[in-house]
Amino acid sequence: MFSAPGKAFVAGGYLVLDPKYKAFVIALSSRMYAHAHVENGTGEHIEVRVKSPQFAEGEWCYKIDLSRPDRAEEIHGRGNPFVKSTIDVVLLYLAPKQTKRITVTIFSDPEYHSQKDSTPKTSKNGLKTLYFHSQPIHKVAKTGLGSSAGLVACLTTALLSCFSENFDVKSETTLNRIHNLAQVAHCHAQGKIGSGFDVAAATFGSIVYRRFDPQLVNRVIESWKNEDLVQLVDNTDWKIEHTKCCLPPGIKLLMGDIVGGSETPKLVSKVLEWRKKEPERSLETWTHLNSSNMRLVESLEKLQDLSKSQPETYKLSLRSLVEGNKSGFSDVVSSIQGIRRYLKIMTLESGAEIEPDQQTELLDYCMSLNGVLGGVVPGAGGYDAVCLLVAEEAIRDVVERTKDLSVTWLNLHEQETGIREEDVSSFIGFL
Ligand SMILES: Nc1ncnc2c1ncn2[C@@H]1O[C@H](COP(=O)(O)OP(=O)(O)O)[C@@H](O)[C@H]1O
Ligand SMILES: C[C@@](O)(CCOP(=O)(O)OP(=O)(O)O)CC(=O)O
Repeated sequence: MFSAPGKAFVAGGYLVLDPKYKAFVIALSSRMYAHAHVENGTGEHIEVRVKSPQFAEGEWCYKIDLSRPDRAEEIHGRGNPFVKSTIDVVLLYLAPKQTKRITVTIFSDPEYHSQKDSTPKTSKNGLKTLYFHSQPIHKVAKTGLGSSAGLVACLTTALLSCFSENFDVKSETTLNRIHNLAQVAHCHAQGKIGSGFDVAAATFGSIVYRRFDPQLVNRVIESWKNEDLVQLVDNTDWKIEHTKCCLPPGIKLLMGDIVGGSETPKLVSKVLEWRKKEPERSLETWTHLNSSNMRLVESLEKLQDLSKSQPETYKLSLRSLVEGNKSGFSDVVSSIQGIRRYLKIMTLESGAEIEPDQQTELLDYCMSLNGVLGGVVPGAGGYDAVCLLVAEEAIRDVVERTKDLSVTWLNLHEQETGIREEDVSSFIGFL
């Protein structure tokens, strides 16, 4: 069984669409899981059954002709574009010659979806609780952790593992192969090429990310040939960057779900329109925003170093932070203020509600609390979520002081690892 983490896109939304800029994405403890069971098949077909038992009608069964391995047919006429595209891309890449019967079972941790109309169930060993929804997957509201990227990343991994003797997700080559295939599958399913930050975080974990050239993926989707896909996945420099970066000790991420929701594509098109109409002003804003984003990354790295070189000094700074003295963390605080200042300018000038007034009020209040380094609207912003960086010891107090506001803190934290192998014992009773 393999799993991939959800994401909180802390800094670099919009800018990351352009490979000139980098973004900072934090991987989360809420994960998506894929368990594969493989048997020898008969006849001229591969059968891939994907089950997602937490959702109504959550089963898709594909028959794949060995002579046309990239064109899976769902036998009940049910659709799941992300499942289908992943199967198509992985089989186009592998071009298998032997029949197999594969069953992949998908699970997702509770924080990915709204828990409305759902029932919790706990595994036999009592360690894992999952929510079972009465609606099909496409009708269940999402919280924004990146469910399709998680699904594509762990399904790609599970499928590859069925065709490989010594499959090891700790190998860099394997991880890069998973990433490249998952990016192609995700773009193909979406019908557009995004920046890919969500697939990269699902694969590599908490990272500073620079995107790939969309033409690389476009060309392969258009040609749809095994040799072009193999060349792209195994022998092409994508020029992406995925440098590990995580929060320093004692500092935690709090993700808050907001009642409401925003449509990312609409926000993106407004921002890109503004960029076209006001090239100078928008470039100036993006340049300042980018320096604040990169200052945040650098200051987190510095704190990480300080916590190792001068652990006592660092501990004292953390203690003071909980008591309201933020001076040991002033670079983080001011870079987050900078990020918010330029996101607000983008909001006002582009008309895209990236940090709407309701979120400004909530974030200003949170920033005034002891132990809070700052907070931002993650990703594309809007009415989806907020995220805060908080001293671990102050979390309880922050939750208490925000309990009457329109925000629900999700039960998750940073977990910097990307794809990893899982022990199935926590899933006994679900499988
Ligand atoms: N647990 C799951 N089981 C099966 N399919 C899933 C699951 N989670 C996500 N998906 C697929 O991903 C789609 C949601 O993708 P998308 O709208 O891009 O949301 P997100 O922003 O969370 O990635 C679902 O409609 C479904 O096709
Ligand atoms: C605007 C963006 O840079 C970031 C959007 O980030 P979100 O985390 O808001 O994305 P969704 O979960 O798909 O809504 C677009 C992109 O990078 O593709």
